[in-house]
Amino acid sequence: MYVKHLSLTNFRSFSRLDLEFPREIFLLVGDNAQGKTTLLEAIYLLSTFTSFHASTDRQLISFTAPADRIAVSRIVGEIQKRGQTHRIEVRLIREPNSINGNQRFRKEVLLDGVKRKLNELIGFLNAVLFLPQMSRIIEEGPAERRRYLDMLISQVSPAYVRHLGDYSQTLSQRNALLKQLAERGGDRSQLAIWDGMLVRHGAFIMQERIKAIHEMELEAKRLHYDLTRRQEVLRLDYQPAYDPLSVPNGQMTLPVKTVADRTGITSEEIESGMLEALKNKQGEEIARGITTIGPHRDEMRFLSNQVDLGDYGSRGQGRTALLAMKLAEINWLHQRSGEWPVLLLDEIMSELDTERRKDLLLALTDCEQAVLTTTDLSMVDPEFVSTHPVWHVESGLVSPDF
Ligand SMILES: Nc1ncnc2c1ncn2[C@@H]1O[C@H](COP(=O)(O)OP(=O)(O)OP(=O)(O)O)[C@@H](O)[C@H]1O
Repeated sequence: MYVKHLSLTNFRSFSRLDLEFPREIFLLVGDNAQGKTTLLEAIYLLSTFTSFHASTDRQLISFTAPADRIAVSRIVGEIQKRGQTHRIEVRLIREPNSINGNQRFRKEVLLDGVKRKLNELIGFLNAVLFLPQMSRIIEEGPAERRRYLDMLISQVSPAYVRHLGDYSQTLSQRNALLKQLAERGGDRSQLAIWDGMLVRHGAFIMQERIKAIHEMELEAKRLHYDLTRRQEVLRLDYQPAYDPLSVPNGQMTLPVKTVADRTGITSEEIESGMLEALKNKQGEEIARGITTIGPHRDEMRFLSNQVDLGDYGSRGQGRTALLAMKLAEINWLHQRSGEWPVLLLDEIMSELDTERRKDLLLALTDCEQAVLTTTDLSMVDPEFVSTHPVWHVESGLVSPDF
């Protein structure tokens, strides 16, 4: 699949933009603060409907739009997918509320002119995004890695998006009840309904994570082995907060170095095991007022030659592992959806050494469309530059190089 056309209105620094994109790898070149990242952000928004950049969607609306009037930011993409052209539109709407002076904000998404639920359209356009700051996926806390996994799986599984939403709602309700039981006491059997729902959605999420991590590991391990010139073996170590593989107290646990294989576990097994674990933890959870096990607390660690990259990896090792993951994502999304995702690579050449840059460009050759941004064209292999379109971005104006 690829993006044929992008049109922006009041989106960050672009008051108006209409661009026809080529179906190939192309470069966006420009100094800092000219609008390169904003273009990638707009395309990524059409895939996930969230920004990789902004802490709130409100920031995406042009800050020059007057605050006392309705402001609409529109991002419209024509997508070529399975031989057909579709139009995805995202509208970000900010309205002043004349009664209390506050502003209301809402987001609408449309497919081919028809309003749809956001969850139904996530992943209609598949995109792989690579930003230099993504090394935080490896370096920072587990929430970053859960978010990464969720975004990845959501692109290929609408059911996963639904279960995630339902799980999160159930979790809030259950936590509210736990707090109430702790503060005011009451009938503990009320928890049963939430427990049943939590394990049903939780088991689905865990099974999808087990499958995705297993498949991604196979792909990333192979790529990483090549990228490290056969020096390092990458592992993705899923550490679920409720582990269906753990054994009852007092029995032997798995030896530390054993690779846990959870791929054969059925969702019924996860559901019944997690339900049992919730029962055993009921007293503790009521006392603490929170749910202590389940996918909201899952972890995934990146190991290279058995060493945890988050705790002990060098920056270079982190970048290489991330590059392997991103390249693996391309193949994984292609395998799962049958279509090549659109690649969005923001200023990553400066992050990679010469060999890795070559590896990256080589790995892109099969892709249908990739957009690479750079401030410095000399970072990119001259032969690559001479054989691909180079577009210049300056003060929000994009000039295709003919
Ligand atoms: N909501 C907004 N309204 C108007 N302009 C904005 C908004 N948000 C960001 N900008 C501006 O958009 C400009 C372009 O930013 P962008 O991140 O796209 O640049 P860039 O070309 O990728 O630069 P760099 O190479 O430094 O990453 C910046 O000057 C920024 O201040």
